[in-house]
Amino acid sequence: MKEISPDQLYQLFNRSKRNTENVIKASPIGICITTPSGHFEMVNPAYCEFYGYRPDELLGQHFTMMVPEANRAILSALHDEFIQGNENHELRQEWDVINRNGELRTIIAEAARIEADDGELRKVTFIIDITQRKQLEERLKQANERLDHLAHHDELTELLNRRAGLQRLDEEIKRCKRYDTPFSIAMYDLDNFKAINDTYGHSVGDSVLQQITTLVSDVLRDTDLHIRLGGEEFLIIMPGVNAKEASLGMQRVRENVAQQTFTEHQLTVTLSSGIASYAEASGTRLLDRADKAMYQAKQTGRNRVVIASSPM
Ligand SMILES: Nc1nc2c(ncn2[C@@H]2O[C@H](COP(=O)(O)OP(=O)(O)OP(=O)(O)O)[C@@H](O)[C@H]2O)c(=O)[nH]1
Repeated sequence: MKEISPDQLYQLFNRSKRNTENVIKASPIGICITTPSGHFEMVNPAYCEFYGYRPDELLGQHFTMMVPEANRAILSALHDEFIQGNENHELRQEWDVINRNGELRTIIAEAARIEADDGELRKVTFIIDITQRKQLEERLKQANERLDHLAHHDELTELLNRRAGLQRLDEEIKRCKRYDTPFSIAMYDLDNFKAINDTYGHSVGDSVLQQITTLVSDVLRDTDLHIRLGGEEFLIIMPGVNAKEASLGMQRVRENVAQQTFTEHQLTVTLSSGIASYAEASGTRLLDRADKAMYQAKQTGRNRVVIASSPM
């Protein structure tokens, strides 16, 4: 084997060092080296560019200068742990950091432990900016939540829509059957609502619907579910409530609505309601009975609550 002279060895060492430095300099990934105490010893251009600092503004500073206050202690402790520990490689993790302009950014950081020329250990940290990806993910999440909300709620009143409401009805019936607890539903329909639309226009009618449903939701118990079946017809699911209690609850709702005035036109509106109880075989049959009772309420003069007769 050919012998290598000390001179050649020195040249080889220097070349290798230069190459490494050039690779670090050209890297699109932000790289920094920190001392055991957590102070910057080396920062590459990508690192400086990401944070918006010049190298001389970072070198000698503690790395937590770009960490939000709340995370400083934990990151400092993790740095110490890593420097003193046995692991040579730190797992990838997501962190929030702050750039020079005070903007919050998200990075993925990964680190390695190396031994420096002075024989002491250093931490090399590699950072990848994932701020845009995080923002996109957040927007996508919000859009999905909005879509999910729209799929289950009525746009005008924000109540559960018919499809979601009927699904909940079947679920609640099953639950009450399983635990053998009372169960009631109330259907209600606004009286002579067409006259409001005809006299004041559809948008005033819309406002009346919004204001009335908000009022009704406020009067109901937290455990009740309020659903817009369609038009000016609504359903209230009352788990754990018998017919008498449901009737008392609906009388309270009816009185509250009748006593209030709605919109700037100070309109008064009444409602008619039908109540049905007992866990029937299906939500449809229960709805049918409540509907008939509500029809009876309309037929016998409106502005009243009628309890459906017990099933045979
Ligand atoms: N503004 C508005 N009106 C609606 C909406 N949905 C249904 N309506 C109206 O509600 C009215 C319902 O009329 P009808 O079914 O004749 O009932 P009513 O006038 O309330 O009479 P009774 O129910 O018999 O007391 C119609 O004028 C519908 O156009 C809505 O989302 N917004």
